[in-house]
Amino acid sequence: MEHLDLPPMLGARGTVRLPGSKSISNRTLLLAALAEGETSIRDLLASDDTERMLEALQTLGVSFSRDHEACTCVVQGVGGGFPVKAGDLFLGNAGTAFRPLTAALALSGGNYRLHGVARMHERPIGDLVDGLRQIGADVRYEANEGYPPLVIGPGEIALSGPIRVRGDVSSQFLTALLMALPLTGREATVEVVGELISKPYIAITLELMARFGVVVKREQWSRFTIPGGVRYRSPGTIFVEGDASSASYFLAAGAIGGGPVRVEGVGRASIQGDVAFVDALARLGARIEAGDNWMQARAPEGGRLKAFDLDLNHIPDAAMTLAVAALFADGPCRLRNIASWRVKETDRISAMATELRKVGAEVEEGADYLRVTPPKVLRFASIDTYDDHRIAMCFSLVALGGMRVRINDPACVNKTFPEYFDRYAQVTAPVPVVAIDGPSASGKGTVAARVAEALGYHYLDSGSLYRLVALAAMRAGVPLDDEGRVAREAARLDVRFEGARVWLSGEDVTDLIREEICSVGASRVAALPAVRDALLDRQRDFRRAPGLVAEGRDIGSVIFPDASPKFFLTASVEVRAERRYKQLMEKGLPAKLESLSKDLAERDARDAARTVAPLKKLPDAVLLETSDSGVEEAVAFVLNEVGRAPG
Ligand SMILES: Nc1ncnc2c1ncn2[C@@H]1O[C@H](COP(=O)(O)OP(=O)(O)OP(=O)(O)O)[C@@H](O)[C@H]1O
Ligand SMILES: Nc1ccn([C@@H]2O[C@H](COP(=O)(O)O)[C@@H](O)[C@H]2O)c(=O)n1
Repeated sequence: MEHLDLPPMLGARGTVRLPGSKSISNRTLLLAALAEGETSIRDLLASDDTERMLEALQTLGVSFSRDHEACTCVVQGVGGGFPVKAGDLFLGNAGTAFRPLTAALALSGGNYRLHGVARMHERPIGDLVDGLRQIGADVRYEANEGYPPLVIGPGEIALSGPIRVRGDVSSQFLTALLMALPLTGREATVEVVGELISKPYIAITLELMARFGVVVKREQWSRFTIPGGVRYRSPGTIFVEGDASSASYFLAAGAIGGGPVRVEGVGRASIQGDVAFVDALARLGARIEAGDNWMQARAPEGGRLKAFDLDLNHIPDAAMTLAVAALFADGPCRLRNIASWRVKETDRISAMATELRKVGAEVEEGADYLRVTPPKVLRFASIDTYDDHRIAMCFSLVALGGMRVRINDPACVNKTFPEYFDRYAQVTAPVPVVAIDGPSASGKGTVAARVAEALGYHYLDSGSLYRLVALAAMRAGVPLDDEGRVAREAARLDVRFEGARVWLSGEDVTDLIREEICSVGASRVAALPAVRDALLDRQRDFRRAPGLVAEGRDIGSVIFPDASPKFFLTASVEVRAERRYKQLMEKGLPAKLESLSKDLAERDARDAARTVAPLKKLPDAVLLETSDSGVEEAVAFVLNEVGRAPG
C-alpha cells in the first residue's frame, strides 16, 4: 500500500486558501441542476465526491461547463425533475451525493439504480427510504434491507399527512427530503422523529434552498414545511465558501505548532456549522482571531493545550481533529455525543481509537464518546486511514509533536481535499537535516560532529550502526552473509549512544567497533538489503528538534531524501588511508598502512557496487574534496552552506 512519511515538524505558521466546501458544493450542484435558469457556481470544490455528483447529473441529462483552473461550473438547470428517465448511477462513497439524489430521483418519475463502493453499501439509508415510501415513492433495496444499492421506480406520489423521518442517525436524510420535496409542487411537511443531530448541516440546506428561491418554514428543529407551488430558480451566480471542516486541520496546526496559521475563504459569516470548531479550539486555550471570511489560530499562552470535555454533536466532522488535538492536551479529554461517527466513511469511533492508541494514547471508547489520555511521549506509528479522508488529514497533526508519522493510503484525501498534503507542507516546518555522505575515512564523522555542535543539532553516525551489527553478529556466531539472521541481530540491537561513546548490550564498545575487523564486517553486512531495512527506522528516529546532522553512505539518498543541504565529502584513497592510519595510531589501535589502503579501496568498491543504497554522489549534493584541506576548512564550508557563519 502507498504511504506518505511525514517528518517531525518544528512548528506551523502561514496562510492557507481553502478549497470549496464539500457540503455546499454538492448541495449547490443539485439545486442548480433542479432550478430554472443558468447558475454560475464559483469556487466549486474539485474532489472525488463532487466528481461523483457531476457524473450523476450528466447521466441524468443536466448540461454544464467547467473551468477547472477558475474552479467555476456553469449549470443549465432543468427546471424540475430530471429529463433522463432511466440510469445507473455510481456514487462512490459520497453521502452528500447519494442521499439527496435518492430523494430527488424518487420524485422524478423514472427508473434508476444507485450504488457505490463497498463501504457505501454498509451505510444505513433505511430512514430516508421509509420517509420516501410514506408518500408513495417506489424505492427498493437491491441486496440488504436498509442499505444501498437502491432501485427506484416511478412511484405514485401523494402528499397527505406530514412525512416522518428519523433525525438521530444522519441529518442527511432530512436534507435529502427537504431538497427534493419542492419537485412535487405541493405543500409538504416533514416531522423529525427523535433528536435531530448535526443541526448546522440542516441550516446549510435551508440557507441554500432559500438562495434558490424556496423558503422553508421551520418550527424548532422538529417540523419543516415547504410551501406549495414553489420552484427552484437560479440565483445567477453563487459563491461556494471555503470548507470549514478542512479549515480545522490548519487551525489545529496553528494551535499545536505555535502558529499563527490563518485560513482564508471561511470565517464568522459562514453558513457552515463547522466554523464553531474555533470556539472549541478556544476552549482548549488556543488564541483565535476571526473575520467574516478568515480565521486564525495560535498556540495558548503557556504553549500546551488544555484538557477538555465537550459535547461535539454540532460539529461531528471537525470534532475528529479535536481527537488528535487531545494528544497535545495537558490531561485526559472527552469527546461526547459523537454517535454519528459510527456510520460515516468508516466506524470513526472505533478507527480513531485504534489509531490514537498506536501513537501512545490511552483511549476509552464508548457507544457515542471517546476519552483520550495523551501519552507522555508520542510514538512513531503507521496510521491506517480506512479510506477515510478525515483520518488521513487529522493524523498529519501528530508530526507537530516532533514525532514522524506514516499515513497509509494518503490519496484518500481526494474525497474532499486533493491538495491537502501540499498545503500542509506550505505551513509546516520540518525538523532540518544536514546530510553528509562519502567514502570511508573521508572525514565525514569529524566534520559532521563539529557541525552538529556548532548548530546545536543532534548527530547521527550511521556507520556505527553497521559496525555494531557486525560486532553483534560475530559475537552471536552468525555468519555475516546469513541475511535473515544478521537482520534479526540488527532489529534487536540493544544500543545506547552517550556523547561520543557507544554501548552495546550494556558494554562500552566505542573503540572496539573502530577496529578493522568491524570495519570490514560492517561493509559486508551493509550490503544485505534486510539489514539496511532493519536499521531504517532506528536512523530516522534521530531526527529530533532542533535539527540533525547525519553522516554515512545513503543519508541523502534513502534515510533522509528531503535533507537540505546534502554534501558528498571525499578525498583521495591515499590521503584517507593515511588519515585513518594516524587516527588508529593515536588511539593505540593496531594498523598497517598498506592493508588499510587496500581495505579502504575494497570497502569503497563494495559500498559503491551494491544494489541497495550504493555510495554515490547525488546530483543535489554539494561536492567537498578535502585531499588538500583541513578539518577547519571543511567545517566552515558546511556551516557556510547551511547559512550559518562559523563562529
Ligand atoms: N579535511 C581533513 N583534513 C585532514 N584530516 C581530516 C580531515 N577530515 C578528517 N580528518 C581526519 O581523518 C580521520 C578520519 O576521519 P573520520 O573518522 O571523521 O572519517 P569518516 O569519513 O567518518 O570515516 P568512516 O567512514 O570510517 O566513519 C580523523 O582522524 C580526522 O580528524
Ligand atoms: N549510511 C551508511 C553508513 C555506513 N555504511 C556501511 O558501514 C560501514 C562502516 O561505516 P563507517 O562510516 O563507520 O566507516 C561502511 O563501510 C559502509 O559499508 C553504509 O552502508 N551506509
